[in-house]
Amino acid sequence: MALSIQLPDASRTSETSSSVSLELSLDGGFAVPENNAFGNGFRDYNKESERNLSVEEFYRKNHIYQTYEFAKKKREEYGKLDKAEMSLWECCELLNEFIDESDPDLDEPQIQHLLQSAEAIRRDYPDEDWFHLTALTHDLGKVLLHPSFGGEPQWCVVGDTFPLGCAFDESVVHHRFFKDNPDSNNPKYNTKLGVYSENCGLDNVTMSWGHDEYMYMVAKANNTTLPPAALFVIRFHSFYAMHRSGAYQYLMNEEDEKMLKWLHIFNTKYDLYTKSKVLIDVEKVKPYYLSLIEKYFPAKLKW
Ligand SMILES: O[C@H]1[C@H](O)[C@@H](O)[C@H](O)[C@@H](O)[C@H]1O
Ligand SMILES: [Fe+2]
Ligand SMILES: [Fe+2]
Repeated sequence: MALSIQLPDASRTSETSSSVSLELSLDGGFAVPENNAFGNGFRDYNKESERNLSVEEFYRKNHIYQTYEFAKKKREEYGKLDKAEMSLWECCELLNEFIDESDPDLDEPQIQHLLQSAEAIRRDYPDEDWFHLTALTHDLGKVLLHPSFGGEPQWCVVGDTFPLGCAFDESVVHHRFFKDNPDSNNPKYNTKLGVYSENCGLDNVTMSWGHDEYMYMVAKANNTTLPPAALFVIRFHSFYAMHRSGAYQYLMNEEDEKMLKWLHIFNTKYDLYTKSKVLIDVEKVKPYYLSLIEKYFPAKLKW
């Protein structure tokens, strides 16, 4: 079925976006498969399988330890960007060794996931080079798992993200584990709005700490010229409760609503469904991505 939506120009902010819009169509191009590489539906967290047992254990820890104070502390610590200096591509290569324990759909090294999603977008939207690079960049924050970053445990690097400082929405995966999170019993943090005001904007919300927020910080602090929509995708692509289930709308402002359109395209088609066993020849596509990196990022970034 053809589903076409009006998209604001990614390079404009809300003030100017309505004057420049382009039509992109969600049908055609990359065909969304029904099953993941293990023959199960995508993001099926309840199906009994060995992989799902470890995914469940991952979320048990994640939901207990991610508190408002913890996330704020991590943001401060990593906001200093004093851990490393390296190019964006060097970071892609570092991710070669990591497998994401939160992911029921993929057990390939992360660099494959980055290139699989970027290459699928490149085929469908050949002219939106910023969008190809967004895909390549979106999960690079998982470098927090690397020993040179202190080898953070998986529960504070990967997995879906959610707002802290206010009540946990039921639509967050494995919601039941939040009952053992200290914030659930703290009256400052366990009401619908908690520490926030209605429609304060996601920019003002403290999300659970992980690769999204970290990579957003790195890209911004290193003065990327990627458009605002790219930064929004990088920052909120794991916030499934919001972009898939429509929860937490009371925290969003108009700007967020506009950016959501790009996030939907990225998530509903590419981030999730391009995960496959068909591997990309890294050396073959490397020159193209190096040219994009050169266009949108400095040669060396502070991490
Ligand atoms: O397991 C996945 C994976 O860690 C992704 O990188 C993240 O963006 C998803 O939201 C998460 O559920
Ligand atoms: Fe991710
Ligand atoms: Fe991803």
